[in-house]
Amino acid sequence: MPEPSVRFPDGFLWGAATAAYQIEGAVAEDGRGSSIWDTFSHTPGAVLRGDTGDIACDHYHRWREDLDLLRDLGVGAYRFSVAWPRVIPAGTGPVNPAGLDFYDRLVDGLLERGITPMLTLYHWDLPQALQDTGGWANRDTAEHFADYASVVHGRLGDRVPYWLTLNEPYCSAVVGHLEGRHAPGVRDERVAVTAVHHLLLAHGKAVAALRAGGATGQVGITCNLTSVHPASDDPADVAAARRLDLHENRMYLDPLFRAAYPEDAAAHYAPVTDFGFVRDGDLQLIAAPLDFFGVNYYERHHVAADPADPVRGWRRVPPEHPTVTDIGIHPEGLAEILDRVAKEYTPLPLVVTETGLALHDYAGPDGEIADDERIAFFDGHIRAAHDALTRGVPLIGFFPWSFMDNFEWASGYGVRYGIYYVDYPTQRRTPKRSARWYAGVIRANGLE
Ligand SMILES: OC[C@H]1NNC[C@@H](O)[C@@H]1O
Ligand SMILES: [Ca+2]
Repeated sequence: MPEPSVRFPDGFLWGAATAAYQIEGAVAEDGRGSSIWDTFSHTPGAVLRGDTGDIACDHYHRWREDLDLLRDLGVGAYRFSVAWPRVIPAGTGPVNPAGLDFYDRLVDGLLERGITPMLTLYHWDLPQALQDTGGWANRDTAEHFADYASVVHGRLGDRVPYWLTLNEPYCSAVVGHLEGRHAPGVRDERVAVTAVHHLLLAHGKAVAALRAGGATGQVGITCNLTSVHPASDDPADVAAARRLDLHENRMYLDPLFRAAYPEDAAAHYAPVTDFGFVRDGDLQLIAAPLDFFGVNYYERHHVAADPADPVRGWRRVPPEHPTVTDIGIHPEGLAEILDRVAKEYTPLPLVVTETGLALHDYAGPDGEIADDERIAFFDGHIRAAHDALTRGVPLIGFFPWSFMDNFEWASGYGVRYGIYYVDYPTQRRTPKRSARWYAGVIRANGLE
């Protein structure tokens, strides 16, 4: 019995997503300043095989061809990010007009092709000059981000209808400042929790700046959210799962939508921090009203108490069938998260701004890249998104990660997420089987 077909509402936003540092290259061109990812990727041992974003997909030069591929795909929207160090090379101070010109041409190119721009202001490439003055550990960076947001909005606000302030503050703060696997490669829990607050503050200040700038577009933020399940009903496992849920999800959802850190945050992060970095008015600013909320979904966790640290720790039980990035595939987790956000946090329209599967894609003898696993992944996640929609979740868009293979942070070019294959030596783009399949989904506005 074939799966029932699923239809999405008219006007549902089928998109594709990328980020500046992962695709642009041209890291020293036309006045671009250095970012923390330039520094980090050039740090020996930081990235697999020493890969860097110096060239990446050379999108900075190939953007017209890439926009044509988006048009061929038939997407209604394209989610990209603006590189702060292109626009304000030192993070604060002089604006680099050539940097703004690139995004101006990109936006016009999208509009000419009937594609709606969704712009992420910060997708991890903090100007290195700001890192030199403390980066996200320094509260001033939040102010500089708001100023940068105003500059970008000043140039593009008349043509960009969707604005995301931050991509995944959890990753910037925790992966970058506690785990140290991402730029700036810090391993300090107190700095990491401080960075959480300053990133959220930057979001709040940027929302205020966009509103003050007369933003007519929709303003939002994207968080990577996980579904967290205790590995058993053992109270220690249940408590560990609740702590991981705090750490990965509620530390962002509660400030953004309830203007308060979760009630268990102070105890959990004590004695590392007493949240002394929070000032009067901060949380009201952070909880500034938004127009939509972006959800990135990749992981469902099964969590057990960590015998080494049963009070504060947790152990993620490995998945039975790990993917190349050692996670499980749980489409139902997407529906669970969308339901939770809609039921417990906000009535705002939601967008799946990222979900995707890393593979070691290759072309077969016939030259086709048969990424059937990725097609199955998206089929499942689109069905899960539809399930949430039919339960009343106001889902308005779905953006697979990613439009094309690109620099996957600490994994470099070692894994591929694209629906277009990038042959890096030649920079040739080739549609994978998933690209043709996705074009059909867009045409049908759903699944057969
Ligand atoms: O790991 C896959 C993706 N996750 N979200 C942020 C993106 O920049 C990553 O490439
Ligand atoms: Ca395959």
